[in-house]
Amino acid sequence: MASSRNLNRFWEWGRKIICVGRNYTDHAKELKNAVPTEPVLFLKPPSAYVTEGSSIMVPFYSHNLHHEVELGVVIGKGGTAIPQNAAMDHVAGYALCLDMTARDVQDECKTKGLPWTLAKAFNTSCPVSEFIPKEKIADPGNVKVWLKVNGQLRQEGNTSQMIFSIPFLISYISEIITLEEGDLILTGTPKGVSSVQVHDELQAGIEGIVSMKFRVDRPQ
Ligand SMILES: O=C([O-])CC(=O)C(=O)O
Ligand SMILES: [Mg+2]
Repeated sequence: MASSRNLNRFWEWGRKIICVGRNYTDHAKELKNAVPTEPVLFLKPPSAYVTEGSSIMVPFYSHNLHHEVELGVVIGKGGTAIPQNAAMDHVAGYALCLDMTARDVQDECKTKGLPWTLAKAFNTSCPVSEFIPKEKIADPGNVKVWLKVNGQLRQEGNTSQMIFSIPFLISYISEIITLEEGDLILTGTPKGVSSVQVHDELQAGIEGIVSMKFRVDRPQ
């Protein structure tokens, strides 16, 4: 059934942002985390979205904000307990995303056994590119993502390195959390995460598909 709203601006729908952590072995290892045997999940609220032209804000309580470049999957058709072999029918398209992370706060949360909300879910913690229609990425399990800070390459990875594939993630997540049209799944970051400073310029891309730029700022 045709939708009355346009997924080209999916971030305006106010739907869920479901993030997968530790989905690349090389990133799990760089932060000295165990390689997971099941997906690690956390959420960001829709207020985390920021699009090009607006800045990423360093939260006032953090002194170590990290970038994590990730492929995002935009859900076009909702569902619960979606079988893996039907999962791709539920995808409308993609977006390049940054999972901005207050690493100092996350480290403290890990030590204290507390949830990651303050580290992951603050305003502007989810910069996104324009919507990329599904047809533009023939194989989302084999695209190169990269991120530069002030022109210097920091992250480069291929989605073929993901531990859990996109169909597996859609199936796994939808058994626990019903997926709805307009939801976004962040599929995890490859290695190379590092600190950003106020006034830095972040540039990120999916090779041959999209690129985007954001500046880092601090609220007055
Ligand atoms: O904070 C982390 O390292 C977990 C995560 O989001 C990722 O692996 O993309
Ligand atoms: Mg992440």
